[in-house]
Amino acid sequence: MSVDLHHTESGPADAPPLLLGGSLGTTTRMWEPQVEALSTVFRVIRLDHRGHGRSPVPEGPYTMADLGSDVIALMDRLGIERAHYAGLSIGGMVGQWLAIHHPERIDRLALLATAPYMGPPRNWRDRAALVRAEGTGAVADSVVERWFTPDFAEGHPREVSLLREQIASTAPEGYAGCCGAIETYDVREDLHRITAPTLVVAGADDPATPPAGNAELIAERVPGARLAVLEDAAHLLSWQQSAKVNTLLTQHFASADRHASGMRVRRAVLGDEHVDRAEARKSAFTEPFQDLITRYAWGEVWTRPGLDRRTRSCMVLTALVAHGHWAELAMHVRAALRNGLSQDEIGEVFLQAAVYCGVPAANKAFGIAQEVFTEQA
Ligand SMILES: O=C(O)CC1=CCC(=O)O1
Repeated sequence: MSVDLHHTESGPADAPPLLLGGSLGTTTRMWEPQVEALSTVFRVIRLDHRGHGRSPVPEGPYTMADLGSDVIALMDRLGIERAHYAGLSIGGMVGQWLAIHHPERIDRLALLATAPYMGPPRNWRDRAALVRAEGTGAVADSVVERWFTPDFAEGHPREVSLLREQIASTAPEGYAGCCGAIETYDVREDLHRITAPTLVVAGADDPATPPAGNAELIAERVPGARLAVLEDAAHLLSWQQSAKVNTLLTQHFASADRHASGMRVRRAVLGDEHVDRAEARKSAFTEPFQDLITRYAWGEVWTRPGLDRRTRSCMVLTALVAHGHWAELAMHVRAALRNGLSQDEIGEVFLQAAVYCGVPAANKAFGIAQEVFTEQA
């Protein structure tokens, strides 16, 4: 019997849905380093597994089929036919179960710091018994120690304590129930059935799910899977290497439909009015070029979370001045304002450009920007 999972949503409601399922002993807050970056392109739905956070805590032990069926029920409740799914650790085990048993519901899959089997089963029986007897606080220190490399933990006490607190606040029966799901979980012989395009990400220093025998095995057996092993990362690689993980996830999921992802970012940066006009002006002759720009400039590069949009705007303005691309400058001054640059900051960009691109070019840029500011006043 499935339960109604607690979930949170962010990002545009009409963007492709992306479900995020976290690690044992965490809540939706586990994905804080990802939410802002992913929400610019996706409808991000973070969920608490059963027994965790604000989801119901039925009596355990659970199975991975229970946890996976809860996700399907959540999708049904939200009216979502197909979604992307990213899961870390037990969240990744749920992802494997979903992709094996409900391939029609999973678009693209990302499996982070996870395993197809996490034996020996006795470890999970013992951990469940300890938690039922003494509470989740009894395992919090030893678990969180495996989540970060010692250097990172030393430099990030706030993050360590926030995540330790999530483990210690998890209902003992919920935590133990999920230990039961891991105890009986083994999909090593089913991985070849996964058809969703799959990204596998592992931490090189992860003592809980080391790449060998886990991520490497998944990548070997899931047809066409791509493997990324991140240096300086233990189990919670989504915190320790958040920038790299955000880029990997965005690129993996956005490639499902570069045109749609690109169009979303293009509209956010250039404005609906401009894009509608450009779309209306398209002819059979110019359509392939418009399509290329949308997929390549907007879908491939502007979607990347590695630089914020303000920074990208500064670079674009400078490049346009450098090359004298005057026909594009007014549009990108408007885009820079939309991306949060002030008029004064745009002036600073052109002063800087004057040094490296030439005073006459900067003079021309100031004139064009002034016209935009006057038109918008
Ligand atoms: O708790 C651990 O040791 C690591 C872990 C295993 C499954 C999961 O979600 O986290």
